[in-house]
Order: sequence, then C-alpha cells, then structure tokens
Amino acid sequence: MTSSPDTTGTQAGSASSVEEGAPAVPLVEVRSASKAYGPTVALREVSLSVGAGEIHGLCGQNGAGKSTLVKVLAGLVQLDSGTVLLDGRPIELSRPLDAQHHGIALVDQELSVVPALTVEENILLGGAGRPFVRRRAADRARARELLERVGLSQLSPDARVESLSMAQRQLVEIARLLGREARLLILDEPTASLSRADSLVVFAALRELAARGHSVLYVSHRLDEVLDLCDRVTVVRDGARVADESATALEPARLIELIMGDLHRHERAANAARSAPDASDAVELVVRVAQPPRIGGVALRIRAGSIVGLAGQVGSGTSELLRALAGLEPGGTASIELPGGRVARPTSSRAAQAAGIDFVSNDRKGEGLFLERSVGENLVATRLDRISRAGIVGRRALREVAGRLSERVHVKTRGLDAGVLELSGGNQQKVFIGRCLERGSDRILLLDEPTRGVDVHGRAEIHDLVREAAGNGTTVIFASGEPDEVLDLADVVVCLHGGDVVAVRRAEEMTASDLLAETTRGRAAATEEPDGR
Ligand SMILES: Nc1ncnc2c1ncn2[C@@H]1O[C@H](COP(=O)(O)OP(=O)(O)OP(=O)(O)O)[C@@H](O)[C@H]1O
Repeated sequence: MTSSPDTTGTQAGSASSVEEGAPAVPLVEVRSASKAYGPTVALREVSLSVGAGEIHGLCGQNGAGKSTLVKVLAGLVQLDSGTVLLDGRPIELSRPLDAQHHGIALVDQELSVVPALTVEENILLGGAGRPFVRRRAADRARARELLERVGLSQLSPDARVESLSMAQRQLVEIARLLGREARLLILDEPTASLSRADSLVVFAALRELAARGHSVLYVSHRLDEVLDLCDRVTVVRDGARVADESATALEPARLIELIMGDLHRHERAANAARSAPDASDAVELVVRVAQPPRIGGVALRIRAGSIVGLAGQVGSGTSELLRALAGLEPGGTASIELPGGRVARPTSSRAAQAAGIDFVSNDRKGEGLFLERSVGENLVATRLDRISRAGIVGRRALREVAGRLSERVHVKTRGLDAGVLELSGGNQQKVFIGRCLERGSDRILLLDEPTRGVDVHGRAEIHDLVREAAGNGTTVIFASGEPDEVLDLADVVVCLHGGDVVAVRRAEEMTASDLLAETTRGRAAATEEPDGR
C-alpha cells in the first residue's frame, strides 16, 4: 500500500514518509463525530479512519448515518462535536470549498458532468487557479494525463460526454476531481445506475487509483461489491460505529449481521414460503408493447397475480417497457388484454391509472415524491379520492391510512408530519412503494428498480410487500439491474437485450450466471411465457 498519491508532482503535502515501525498516519480520520437534526440523532460519536491508498467501505441500514458522515467530509454538513483530521492534523470543513482545498472530493450520484460539453471541457471545468486564457496544448496534455489515470486513455478528449456510457461518465467525473488534486474520493452508491460490466470498469479504475496512493471511501448497499472491492469496512448502525474490520476476513453473513443487528432475516426462506400461483386457475393477461426504436414488438402472456422480473443491461429497454405500460412514453403503443376481453390502452399516465396500473419510477425525486410535502401526505397522495367525502379529506382518515402504510413499510421517521426530504434515501423509497400498496386487487403494479438505495433489511421488507400484493391478486412487473434481486423476487424472468425479449424463463430454473449470459449475449428467443403461462 502506498502512502502518497502518484500525481506527477501535483499533490498537496501528504503523509508519505512513514518511519519504519511507526504506525501510519491515516489520510483522513474522523474522531467522535456527533450530529443531530433536531430530535434525530444522525451520528453518535462515530469514528472513521481511511489510510492513504486504501479503499474503505462504509455500510449501514437506511438512515444509519452514512450520508451524514459523507456530507461532513464534503463540507456540506457541520458536526455538533468531533474532529476531522487530515494527515494527522485537525482541519475545518465549513463549506464545500474547504473540502476541495484539502483534496476531499465527493463523486456525486447525480454526476456533475455536463453532457453537452466535451470530455476535455468537463475535466478542466471550474478547476481552481486556471488561467483566463486557454492554453490549448497544455490543456490537452493535462486532459489526456487525467484520462489515463482513470483508465480512459483510449477516449478522445473531444468526445461529447452525452455519447459516453454511464461508467465512462463516472470516470470522467473522477478525472475532473483528480485534476483538482483530490486525494480522498468519496463514492456514494456509484453502481446504482451501472450495469455489472460497467461497474467492473469503474472498480478497475478505483483499484488503479488506490495503487497510486489515492484513497477511496465507498458507500454502498451492495455488499458483494463492498467485500470484493474494499480493503476495510466500517459499519454504522443507528448513528454509531459498530465495526471497522478488514474486508478480506469478513464473511458476507457476518457483514449482514453487523449491519442489521438482531433484525437479520433470510429472504430466500420467505420466497420459498410463498407458493407460486396455481396453474389450474390461471387467468392471463397479454401485454403488448411496441416503442421503436427502443423496444421492438414485445408480447408477453402473464398470469394474473404473478411477479414478472425484467432483466437487462442499461439500455436494454426494461425501463422503457415499464414506462410505456405506465403511459409515460409518448407515441408508444402499449396494450394489456385483461381477463374478460377488456383491453387497457395506457396512452397517458392518467389512462394507465384509470386502468388500474400503478407505477413506481426509478427516479423517486423527479417523478415520485412530492418533495415539499410530509411523509403522511406522500403516503396517501394517490388515494385521496378513497378517503375523502364530497371532496373533503378527513384528517383522521388521512392519518389512519398513512399511519398504517408507514408501519407496513417500516419507514424510519420522527413522525408522519416530518418532511419527506428529512428521510434518508432508502426510507424515501419505502414511502414511494407504500403509496402503491393496498390499492385493491386486479391491479397491475410496475416497479422500476424497486430497492435502489435500500438496505438489505428494507429490501427484504419491500420484497415481502410485493409478494403480498401479488398474493392478493395484483400482477407485478418489475425491472432490476441486479440479477440476485430478479431471481429472488420474480416467478418468471423476462430477459431483454437491445429492446427485444431474448428469453423468458421460470426464475427457479435460472442461475445468476444464466441470467447474465442471456442479458449480455442478446440471442433471439421466444417471447411468450414458458408452458402454460
Ligand atoms: N436534513 C435532514 N433533516 C432532518 N433529518 C435528517 C436530515 N438528513 C438526514 N436526517 C436523518 O438522519 C438520519 C441519518 O440519515 P442519513 O441520510 O445519514 O442515512 P443513510 O445511512 O445515508 O441512509 P440511506 O442508506 O437510506 O441513504 C436519518 O434518521 C435521517 O432521517
């Protein structure tokens, strides 16, 4: 492990020279950090230490305090008490610029690269101390050098960012931060919108950067990735640190136990307990979607009350298929032939809702939650007609329904009146899902990445709720980029590639590697469900 980033002489001073036998000074250390938001304690005397050249994982349930800790390091949130040290010396992080000066860089989930600009323009954008007059040759050389450091030496600096894959965009963002002398890179759920292949590209670049002495703080709910990538892992639970362990010695089951405490449950058991819908009383729906050029003609025969998992890499058309069914793809021709000969044509989101189709988007902030409203209001937002009399919504009825839903999805909140923006990301997702529950049977529930940003326990809970909805007659179609999630939750798996259905299989007949092979190979196959479905 090196102790000083190899940055061709551009780094600020570092803790490079460690005397033989003396303990290495961590690059960044947080000591006894505490932070409360009003009555909510987000951090309780948490400590964290990241060595130079170390990839350090940060894990914890939704609401455990990870983002708060990250925001402290990024200068976005101030501690109530505690210290942050860099190279063993206390530093002030009162604003984002302080973090930048100290070489601490947050790689944002919503990347700050500008799609319409070129790679070089993005990399050199807003760099501190840039001369006013552009020095073309020097800029070009600098851009190339930074691209090389993130494994993108083949990429033209003139390429527009909008033409790049998500992984390449993420790496361009990292190159930009390296250009600002970043020593600690903080990544918060970086693979949430990446395919597996893209994730591996980013991991390779991170390992290379660590080998050159940069440090990485890696926040993720994807525990296999954490164990695969990280050297050490810190686990926080209810705002307190419960572990700081070497990742190599850590078993997955032990990590889950550390994260969940006593709450740990085994999900596959829950799935096994759910009996698949009985073939004898099969009621079928036929789903047809054409949305050229992104989706060819898809025709699926689906048993009512079953759970259909759409699997595919980014760009395979899984999201577009769901959105077409939700009436959100203009010009799309989606139809659902319902039992009894009725045909639903979701030409708009209103038409979809009228036909009994609920949609949980993968963009909960942009398309789901009413961000300025409370948790309670968000939970009941789509059922106001059912709890109002003559157009007047009774406060008691509202609280009763919201309270029940909040309990069912186990939202961690100080109360129904709390603003939904106060919730951690995973808890916001639970509110979003909770809103689509208990809407009556014979409905169709569409979920795009239902557990994105949700911890293992919350994920199991959301899966249980989905199974329960299916058990009550709701037909569920969901998309997920995680093979394990598709196989855990679905009865039937539909694999898409390049906008076409390439395989339809029962989940119990598939392994994760079958699924990966189908979704990456893209070979032609039947489009109807297997025997009798
Ligand atoms: N701006 C805020 N106002 C009030 N409470 C907040 C605010 N931000 C976070 N909290 C609360 O602080 C606690 C820790 O939240 P934090 O976002 O750090 O959790 P997290 O571990 O990042 O969760 P997730 O995995 O869901 O993103 C939660 O109880 C959350 O509701």
